[in-house]
Amino acid sequence: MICKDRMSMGTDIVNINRIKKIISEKKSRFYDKIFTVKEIEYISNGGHKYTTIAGIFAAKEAISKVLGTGIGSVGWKEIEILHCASGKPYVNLINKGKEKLEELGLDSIEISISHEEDYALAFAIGYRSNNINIKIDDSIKKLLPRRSRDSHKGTYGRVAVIGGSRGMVGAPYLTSMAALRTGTGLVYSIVPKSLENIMSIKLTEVIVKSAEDKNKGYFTKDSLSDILEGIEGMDAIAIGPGIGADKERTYLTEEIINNYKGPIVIDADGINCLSINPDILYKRDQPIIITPHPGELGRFLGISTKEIQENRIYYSKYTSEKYNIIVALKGANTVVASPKNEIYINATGNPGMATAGSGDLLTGIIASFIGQGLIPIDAAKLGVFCHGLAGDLASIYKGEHGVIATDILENIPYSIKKIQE
Ligand SMILES: NC(=O)C1=CN([C@@H]2O[C@H](COP(=O)(O)OP(=O)(O)OC[C@H]3O[C@@H](n4cnc5c(N)ncnc54)[C@H](OP(=O)(O)O)[C@@H]3O)[C@@H](O)[C@H]2O)[C@@H](O)CC1
Ligand SMILES: Nc1ncnc2c1ncn2[C@@H]1O[C@H](COP(=O)(O)OP(=O)(O)O)[C@@H](O)[C@H]1O
Ligand SMILES: [Mg+2]
Repeated sequence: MICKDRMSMGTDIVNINRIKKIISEKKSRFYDKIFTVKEIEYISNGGHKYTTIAGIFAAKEAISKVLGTGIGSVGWKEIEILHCASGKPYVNLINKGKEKLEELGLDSIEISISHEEDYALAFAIGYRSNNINIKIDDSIKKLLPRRSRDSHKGTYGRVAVIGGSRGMVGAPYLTSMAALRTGTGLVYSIVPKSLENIMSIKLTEVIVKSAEDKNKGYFTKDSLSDILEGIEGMDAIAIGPGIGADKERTYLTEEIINNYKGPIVIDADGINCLSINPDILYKRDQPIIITPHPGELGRFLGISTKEIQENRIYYSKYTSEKYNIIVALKGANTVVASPKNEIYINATGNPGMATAGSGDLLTGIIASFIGQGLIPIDAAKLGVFCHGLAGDLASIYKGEHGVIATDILENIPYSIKKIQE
């Protein structure tokens, strides 16, 4: 079985007198067997020092341990120790050495060599970097908000996430954290009052606000005034993750849509609530982005999930045009549609993202980009790309079976860095 670990180590210690003895008895056979032409050249330029020879010898042994083979199935000359101009040693693997490294899923090996009196010692670490082979189009790269030197947290937007109910605090937690990890300066999580304490414990950097819930554990119509107060002055809000859906939450969702004068990202139960009376969208002139999975879009349009899945582009466009909103229809190859007839089909992401909470992250990412000043269609395009790439990076380490939403969350910064490169 191949152990696809993140890193692998090896070390070796060599008695310099042993090397001295071998060289005095059979130098050329020893050189021929162990060292490559370039290594011999280096040893020779250095005056055939025993310490150098023993160090290179130890490094090869240490690397063979990183590869998990020992010297044998990977030969001495398939592990080459070269030196930078500064004298720092580095590894060049050849043929079977290279194959073994790839088989282990490692990208590179670092070595360090030392010696003192009778002994030379080498230490090697093979590691897997966060690298992913993806060509990122300039049209995506250029969307990424810049951060200026002379800036502060207020520069990068205020985003409020309205979500949660008893048993579903994870959803707004993930959405809020995703907004923060995407670069928003100030994120507020507005939850039903009876969940305030648990959210405050879970969230360190996010500001927690609560709305009266009469101890029910979910938003009720009594929550409205606190929520409206809480979203005042926000650059963008997200509503829906984990709120549950009933008459009262439908009333709340509608009132928020009617009253809040900025861009709103609506997800999950927010979409379910909206589906009761979607015509309220016609009264609104501020941007709305909905991020349904196929089940949610099916509910919204009153058709089956299967019908949606068979006509993903059609229904994304249809919904976008009919209600004058931006639609990000999730699933493999998320479709983003705008009322201006723009269509974007996302290429990042993988089946490892089919795990609870991964969609909640996307809501936070898109809201964050809007809060940082992107126009909503750009925020949606960049958001789905960045979210999928975070999922791809997470699956490098965790594999598609083991990825959970927290892994994707932790990879949002690396995804953004990758887009920036
Ligand atoms: N930790 C927490 O607090 C979490 C809380 N969460 C919160 O839970 C609430 C309920 O949301 P939910 O999405 O789990 O349930 P729901 O709307 O009934 O959808 C399931 C239906 O949709 C379908 N379907 C979905 N994707 C599909 C696809 N790609 N392709 C095709 N079909 C697809 C699927 O169809 P199936 O294949 O099962 O027939 C099924 O019928 C919500 O508020 C959310 O925020 C979650 O975010 C998780 C973490
Ligand atoms: N097979 C897949 N390939 C790519 N992305 C996927 C796949 N399955 C799910 N995803 C992504 O994972 C997320 C799931 O969202 P959602 O169903 O709302 O989950 P949750 O409500 O549990 O957060 C979406 O962004 C979707 O595009
Ligand atoms: Mg969801």
